[in-house]
Amino acid sequence: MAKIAPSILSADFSNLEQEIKKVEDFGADFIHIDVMDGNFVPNITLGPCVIESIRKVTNLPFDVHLMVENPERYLKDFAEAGADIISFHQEATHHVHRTIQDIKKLGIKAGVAINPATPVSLIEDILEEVDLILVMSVNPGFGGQSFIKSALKKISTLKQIILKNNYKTLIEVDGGINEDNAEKIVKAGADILVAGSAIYKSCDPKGVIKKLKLI
Ligand SMILES: O=C(CO)[C@@H](O)[C@H](O)COP(=O)(O)O
Ligand SMILES: [Co+2]
Repeated sequence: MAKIAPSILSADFSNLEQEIKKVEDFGADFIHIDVMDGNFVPNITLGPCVIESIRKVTNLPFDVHLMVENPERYLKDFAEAGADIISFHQEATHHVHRTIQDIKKLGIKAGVAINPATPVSLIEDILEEVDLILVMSVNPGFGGQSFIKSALKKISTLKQIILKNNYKTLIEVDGGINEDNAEKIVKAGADILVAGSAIYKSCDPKGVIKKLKLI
C-alpha cells in the first residue's frame, strides 16, 4: 500500500490551516510542501516562515520539496521551520553527496529529486545514502500537469537496484498522479504518491485519498 502526500500547492492558500487539517482527517500520511525560487523553476511559492506557521496546525510529517538553486544555503532554515524530510534536486547543486550529509546532520531525512530528463544512473552512487528518491513525473514548477509516462520505467529501474542491493531507500513519485494512473505507478515500485490537484481540486478529496491509499 502506498503512502499519500497531498501537495498543498493546489490548496486554497487563504485557508491553509483548514486545507491541511482536512487531508489529515482523510488519512494523508505526509504534507508535501513545494518550495520554488523563480530561478530553478519558473514559479515562486513559499519559504520557511510559512512552514513555521503551518507547523502549528498538524502533527503530520512535512515533506519539503526544494525546487531552488543551491539548496545547501537554506537547509538549516527549513529544518528549523519544521521540515521532517528535505528533498533537493540533483540538478540544482554541484554537491549532491555533501548536501545529503548536511541534511542528515540536521537530524532529519534526506531526499534527492530528479527531473524527467535526468537518468537514474546519475543518482545510483548516492542511493544507499539517501532516505528517498523523488522521481518527478512532470517538469517541476506547476501543479495540474499531465503525468510523463517515461517515469514508469525510471521507477522500476530504481526499484530493481534498491531491491537487489537491499537498500532502505523509498521511492516517491510527484506530478500528474490521479486515481486513473496511480495503480501503474505503485506497480512500478512507488512507495509514496504525491498528489496535488487530484486531491485539492476534487469535489470528493476524501474519496480520492481513500482510493489512492488502497492501491
Ligand atoms: O513539485 C510539484 C510541481 O513542481 C508537485 O508537487 C505538484 O504540486 C504536484 O501537483 P499535481 O501534478 O499533483 O497537480
Ligand atoms: Co513537489
